[in-house]
Amino acid sequence: MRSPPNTFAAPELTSRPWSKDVQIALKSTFRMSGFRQNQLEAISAILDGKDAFVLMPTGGGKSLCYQLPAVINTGKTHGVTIVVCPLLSLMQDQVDHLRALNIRADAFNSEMSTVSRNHILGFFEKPHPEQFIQLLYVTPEMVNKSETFRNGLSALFERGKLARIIIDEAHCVSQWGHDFRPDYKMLGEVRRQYPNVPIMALTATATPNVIVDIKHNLSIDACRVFSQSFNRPNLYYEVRQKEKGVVNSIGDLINSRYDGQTGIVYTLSRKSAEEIAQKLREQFGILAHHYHALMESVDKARVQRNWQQGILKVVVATIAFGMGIDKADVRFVIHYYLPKSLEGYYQETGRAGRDGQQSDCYLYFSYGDIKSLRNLIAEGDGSEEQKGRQRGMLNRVVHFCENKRDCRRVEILQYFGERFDKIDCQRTCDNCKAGGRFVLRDYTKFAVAALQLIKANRRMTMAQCAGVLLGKKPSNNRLVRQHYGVAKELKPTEVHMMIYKLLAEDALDEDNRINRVGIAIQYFTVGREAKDFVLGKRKLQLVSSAGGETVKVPSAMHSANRKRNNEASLPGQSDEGNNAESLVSNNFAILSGGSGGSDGFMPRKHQKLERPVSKELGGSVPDIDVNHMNKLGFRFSPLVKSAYNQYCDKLRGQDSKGNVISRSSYEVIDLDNRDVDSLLPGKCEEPLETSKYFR
Ligand SMILES: Nc1ncnc2c1ncn2[C@@H]1O[C@H](COP(=O)(O)OP(=O)(O)OP(=O)(O)O)[C@@H](O)[C@H]1O
Repeated sequence: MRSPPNTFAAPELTSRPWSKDVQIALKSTFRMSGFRQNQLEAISAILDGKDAFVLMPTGGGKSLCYQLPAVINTGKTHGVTIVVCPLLSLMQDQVDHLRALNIRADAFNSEMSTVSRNHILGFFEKPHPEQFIQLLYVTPEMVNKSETFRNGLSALFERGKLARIIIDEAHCVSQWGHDFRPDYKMLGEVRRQYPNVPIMALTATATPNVIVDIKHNLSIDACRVFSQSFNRPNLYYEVRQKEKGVVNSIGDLINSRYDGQTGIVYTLSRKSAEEIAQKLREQFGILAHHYHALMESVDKARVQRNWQQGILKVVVATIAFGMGIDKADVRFVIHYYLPKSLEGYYQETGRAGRDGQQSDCYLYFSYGDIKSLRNLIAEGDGSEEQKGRQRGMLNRVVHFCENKRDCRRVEILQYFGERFDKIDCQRTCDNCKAGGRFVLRDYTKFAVAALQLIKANRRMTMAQCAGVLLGKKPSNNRLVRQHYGVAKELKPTEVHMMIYKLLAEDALDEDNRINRVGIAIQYFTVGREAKDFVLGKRKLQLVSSAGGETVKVPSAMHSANRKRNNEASLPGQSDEGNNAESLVSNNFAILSGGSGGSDGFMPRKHQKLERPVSKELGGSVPDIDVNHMNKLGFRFSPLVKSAYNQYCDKLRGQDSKGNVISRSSYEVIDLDNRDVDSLLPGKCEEPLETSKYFR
């Protein structure tokens, strides 16, 4: 797990030979008044000749970490800073921006004329090349394949004028990342060719496993890592069910909430990008245009420019649209199609709200989309191992969408190895806002089997562990036999979810190792909290897959209907009714249409407010952590009991000793008072309102 940010700058950061120059450059060259978290640390490390790995969320300020050192002459290494960058458009933007600050920056790529390229290589020959060029942006292809460029770099290196090498968008180095580029992997050669030249890798999206892989591939295993919270507090996350007519819903959403504001709609295919944009334009009057990889470069540049300038408001795009977008006021990002990984989702939603203002991210989820994406993986490039990994990434997105209980922020950040307390979400995701409505299932038995199995084998991958528990791969191994097939009643996605939950609970640890063929493999080992589960002191309860059905929220109409049906009602109660699986909660009562009674749930006919007076019942209330209930429940149940007794006394108008309680001395709010319905407008006549979260 990522450690909390260090908020104190160590004294040595301000007393190094370059510290004064750094301070001056920040203010006079970059015109900024202070550093953001980790910027000064990363700058100092690279000026000190160390390798550095910078993990910062989108818009966090990664560029300054290498642009500022490039203008400092008092660091341990001198000369030209080479920046490897995957996109030509991004390169040009950066060069223009730096030149506007009077920094000597240039690009070197295949789109340039030979004359221009030779002109730059000519600077490499000068005794002080940094007087002509401080930062040079290049594509990975140039570094790997251009003989002329490599010769130029070698000449710089020989003369001690290759100051440092920067690998921007470093997740492209890892084949486990969501945007692997083979040319990036070849950059591993750089360390061998230019030993002792410091390397800085930067990215906004990398899981712990991907970080290990990147470090290994770039041979910077001992680098200093600067990471910070990936949380984007100004973004609101919501998953909606994708139903027929979804484009109309999107059009309505944009017009009603984001009229005249800027946004992005992400989709999967070129065709759907064109169709959706056309519909938004023609039927909803939205200034929308499509963007995809098959468009001519000039058209792509025009769409991006018009959107950047606010002439276009909405771009409907494939993932080709994104890297390097620096528009501050993107107010919404809509995923019309399921993203292929949580990294992709994080990066795409991360384009919203770079100005720090409240912005919203909607993901439209349908099970049909999973199938098409699985087919795409099956038919796509890559080894079986890579495809397995891609399927795993997709499964993680599916868990995320199916999960109607856990805080979205907790889920996303956990994926990036960061712990986050859901209390701090402050209802800025649909699940926290809705307050929990889901099907809860006890997985403790399976969790214990998983922990014992992993302990017996010392470490296992997800596929190995799930394979044994699900009884997929027959084995005579005695370490496996006992647990073989114990979870065969579960779906593979449930087993995966359970293992990730154990990881989040510290019952498992992650151990990323480079295997014999140089690939980072994610293993699980037993963690410090495992024994509490094995000894029965803790339970593992998870939301089991709810099947994606539309969940309805209580509304005025629901109440009105209940009155008509003469049923007891509660806030938070579903009208979908007699489905035994459909447990609905108002955070205090648990109701069920199931067989009733024995597990603390009531049959639907007898639904009424239940009090969590026992540890067992309290533990079954969603959002009350069962482990906290076990630890602290005994303190609360007498309180709840006494409050409830007082409530009953007041309802009856007399206390337990038979003394009359005067009505004027208290206010009783009768939670089951159906008369309130008569105050509601339009009662009984209109159809039930569906949830605004799963329309
Ligand atoms: N210390 C700072 N003070 C003020 N503004 C800053 C500071 N550092 C960076 N910025 C500004 O923050 C914005 C985002 O910075 P930058 O483009 O470097 O982010 P990034 O991390 O590279 O994002 P992305 O991952 O999207 O490329 C820029 O407008 C930049 O000028």
